Amino acid sequence: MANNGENQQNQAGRHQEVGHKSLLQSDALYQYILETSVYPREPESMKELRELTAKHPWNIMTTSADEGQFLNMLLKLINAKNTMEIGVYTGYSLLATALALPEDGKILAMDINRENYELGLPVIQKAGVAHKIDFREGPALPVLDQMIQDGKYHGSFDFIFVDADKDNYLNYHKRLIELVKVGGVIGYDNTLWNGSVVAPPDAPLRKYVRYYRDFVLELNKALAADPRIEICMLPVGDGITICRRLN
Ligand SMILES: C[S@@+](CC[C@H](N)C(=O)[O-])C[C@H]1O[C@@H](n2cnc3c(N)ncnc32)[C@H](O)[C@@H]1O
Repeated sequence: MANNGENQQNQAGRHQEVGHKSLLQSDALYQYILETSVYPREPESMKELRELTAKHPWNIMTTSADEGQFLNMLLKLINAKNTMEIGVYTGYSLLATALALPEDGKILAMDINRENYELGLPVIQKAGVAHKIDFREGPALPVLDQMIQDGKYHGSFDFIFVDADKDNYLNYHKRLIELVKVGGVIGYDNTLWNGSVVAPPDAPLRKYVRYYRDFVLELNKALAADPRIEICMLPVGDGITICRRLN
């Protein structure tokens, strides 16, 4: 029987062999989920944006279709109206959010790269939901600091999705916990980080995976120990931790 270290190495290695970024360890099972429940119900605009994004050189960054479906469902379940997204890229999760919100719903969307957002924007406009989006180009942290300083945004967000620079997630959390309302939800994406959270220290990881791994591990520990939130870590996409503010 393999020892624990070998088991972990096997798991990390096996993950690298499958052809998708979901943490499910079977291509066939993941394909089954997509074909049975996700693609048949995916709105036409999201399909168009997904296909457009697939041609972009950084397409690995996009939110997966099953995670998009999950976000859309979650937002409807909690009746979200005022939301925030950090990390837009071409806008797949943004569109999933915009479609879920009521006509007067709002998304404050931030990304350091406007060009990628503008690639997807025509699809979002065609879907008739662009009026819900307030896009800000630039790093998110100073915007959050400004909002906290202003004072009027405290406890005002129903939902916040964080899918950006993993080395800043704890900095985001310190601020977002004040900006999300009591009972509101923050979703941190990539919290299982390519499965690398269980890889042994000498596992052959890609450079960026290795670099961000320690930040993700630290975040996961901090979220689990934070008495201000309830948490639920889901193996959807690359792992998403849902945090509900308690007080
Ligand atoms: C994984 S992608 C986001 C994917 C997106 N949610 C989607 O559905 O396609 C991460 C994004 O975070 C952005 N980003 C990186 N650092 C950032 C920062 N400091 N502030 C805001 N956005 C940032 C990147 O430009 C990139 O577009």
